[in-house]
Amino acid sequence: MLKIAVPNKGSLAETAAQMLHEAGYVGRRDPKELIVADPRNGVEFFYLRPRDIATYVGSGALDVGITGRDLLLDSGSAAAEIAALDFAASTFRFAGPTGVFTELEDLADKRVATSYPGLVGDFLAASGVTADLIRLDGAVESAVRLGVADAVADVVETGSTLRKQGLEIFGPVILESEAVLISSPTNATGIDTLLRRLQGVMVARQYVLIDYDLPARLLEKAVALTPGIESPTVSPLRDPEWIAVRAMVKRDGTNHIMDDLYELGARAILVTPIHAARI
Ligand SMILES: Nc1ncnc2c1ncn2[C@@H]1O[C@H](COP(=O)(O)OP(=O)(O)OP(=O)(O)O)[C@@H](O)[C@H]1O
Ligand SMILES: O=P(O)(O)OC[C@H]1O[C@H](OP(=O)(O)OP(=O)(O)O)[C@H](O)[C@@H]1O
Ligand SMILES: [Mg+2]
Repeated sequence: MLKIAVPNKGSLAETAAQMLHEAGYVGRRDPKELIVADPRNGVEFFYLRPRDIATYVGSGALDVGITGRDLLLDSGSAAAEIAALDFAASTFRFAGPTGVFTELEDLADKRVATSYPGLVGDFLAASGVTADLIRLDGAVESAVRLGVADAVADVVETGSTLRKQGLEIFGPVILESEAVLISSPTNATGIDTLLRRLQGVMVARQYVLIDYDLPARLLEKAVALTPGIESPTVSPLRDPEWIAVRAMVKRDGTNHIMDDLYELGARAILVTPIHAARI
């Protein structure tokens, strides 16, 4: 049985559970369940705090897990990132009161509040800047206003939490983070199937199928607009002057492609979602 660690709470939990559900795995029915067996798929799920997942997977107690890249690096665990999962994208940044800090070196001997002392400590050490790290559990943006720190280092998505606290980002990007699949150092058997299934879910979310009819002489120009992943399917129509084309296209920008195809001379342009995929 492949032992899989899944976030039980926080920003990653809902999307992680949804992806596993779409990938055909059994989920928990009750949010208090901590372990769920899925013998049909040969896996067992352990619902854990996202911050602890890298520790369990790095120690080999569990085989794989879903967590954030920032949490993985902060933990210093021996687990390895094997795939990005296309959700919970954020950047990890320094921020201070508006107008006070401009560059990393301004942090020398200052107090920096963070929930990620491992990640921030490593970054400062690699940059040769010495600062005093204040470890907080969350809501670190309040630390400056409340006087326990001069600056913060935290997850930034839209930046609205920082702005509301009168802070602005400065200095280099510490990390580009997102949800990732991590593996224990002893690459367990069965990871490949899990990874392929999750990649299938990502593809089904990112792509749609486009079908259209086209005068055959326009095929090369149309294929340049919809190259597909391998190569588009081209089928004959009853009218020998016309063909039908089917290809996968990125969901974003589908309407632009439809406009361009119509302009070119394609007709009966249809877009359908992909329910599941193995690429
Ligand atoms: N606003 C956000 N946008 C994108 N990712 C985020 C955001 N907030 C947190 N994350 C990501 O979620 C992970 C943190 O998990 P955690 O469980 O601490 O989430 P949380 O929402 O901060 O929960 P908690 O309430 O326990 O602090 C990290 O990988 C972090 O990058
Ligand atoms: O740039 P934004 O879109 O504002 O998002 C970033 C905020 O979201 C997370 O907070 P969370 O809600 O997890 O609270 P926490 O700080 O207590 O973990 C993160 O820690 C930042 O504070
Ligand atoms: Mg948080």
